[in-house]
Amino acid sequence: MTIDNIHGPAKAALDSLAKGQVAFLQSLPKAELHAHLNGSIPISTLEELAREYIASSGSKFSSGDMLETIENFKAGVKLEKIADFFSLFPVIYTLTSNPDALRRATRAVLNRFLDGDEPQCTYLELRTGPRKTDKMSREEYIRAVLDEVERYDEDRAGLIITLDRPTGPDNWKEILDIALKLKREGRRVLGVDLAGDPLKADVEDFRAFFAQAKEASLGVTLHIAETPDNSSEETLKLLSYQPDRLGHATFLDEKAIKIVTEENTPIEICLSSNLLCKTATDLETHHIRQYLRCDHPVAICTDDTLPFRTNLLAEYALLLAAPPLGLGLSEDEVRKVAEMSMNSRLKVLLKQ
Ligand SMILES: CNc1ncnc2c1ncn2[C@@H]1O[C@H](COP(=O)(O)O)[C@@H](O)[C@H]1O
Repeated sequence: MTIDNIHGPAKAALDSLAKGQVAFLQSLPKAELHAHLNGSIPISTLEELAREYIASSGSKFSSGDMLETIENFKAGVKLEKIADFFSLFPVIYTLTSNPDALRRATRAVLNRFLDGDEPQCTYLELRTGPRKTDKMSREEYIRAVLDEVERYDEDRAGLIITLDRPTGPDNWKEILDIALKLKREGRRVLGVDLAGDPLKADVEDFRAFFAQAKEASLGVTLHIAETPDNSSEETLKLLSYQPDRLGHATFLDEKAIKIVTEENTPIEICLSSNLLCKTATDLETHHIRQYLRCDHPVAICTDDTLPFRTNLLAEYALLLAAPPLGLGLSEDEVRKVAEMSMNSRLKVLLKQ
């Protein structure tokens, strides 16, 4: 088992590569633009937090339940459908519900992506949806995360703040107000994101919030058309908010593809996530192919390294490995994809 506990399609692709190919992938400057903080906590950090949590009193989960969940993460969670994915978070959230634990988790995530002999990426836009707990307000949550992000130079890391679909307009307003306030203070808030269970909420309710974000020069990236049950009408409405980037964009119809192509909107692609949540059947038919064919900007990302047991290097291995383990791109093609990710950083897009 490697330090990242990687497993599954991305590990198989990585293992199939020659040493020189791995070194090539490692050497590419690349940006990770779609990583959810609480979905990216290294398993060793989660175990440490769980041990401390169990030792403390007043546990919401029994120690048995908590350890079982962590063992599940280690062994690999089985997802029948994307809806199963969202039920994984309550245990993680219990472990990151006070400022100290949240800071440690954030530090571990940043470290795993950006530090060490073999950093996963050159640049990281980390995203998170702030939660109010009995130990911290939403603002304290974001400040704690930002303190960690800002330990890195601005050429290395920035923060995107997520509006979580199920939580409702009052919460979205509170979160956006905090994002705007922190941006005014000069903190490293780069943009806002729409995420969470893709079948929850009426996206019309977000219109004013994303307009306000754009007015304040915050970037906007939207999880869009993540499942076949997201309607074309919803997708077109989200596109009318003129997002700077799109997450997943798995089930765009022709009309939506035309808009995205004309606007040249970069797409954050999370290959393992799509395969494991079964929103993509295989790499042969994965929607990345249609974007690669027309040179449309894409950024290869991990989404949630913890449940999907992947890392960014292994996601790039899925590009380079020969079919059926990978897409079978050439090194030049992979280099171009990595460049696209660097050009899709919000700070680059917002300057255009
Ligand atoms: C499968 N792909 C996905 N689709 C939609 N939302 C996702 C997601 N992966 C993660 N999240 C969102 O990010 C939260 C965890 O990180 P933070 O608590 O914000 O740091 C999840 O609860 C979910 O709302």
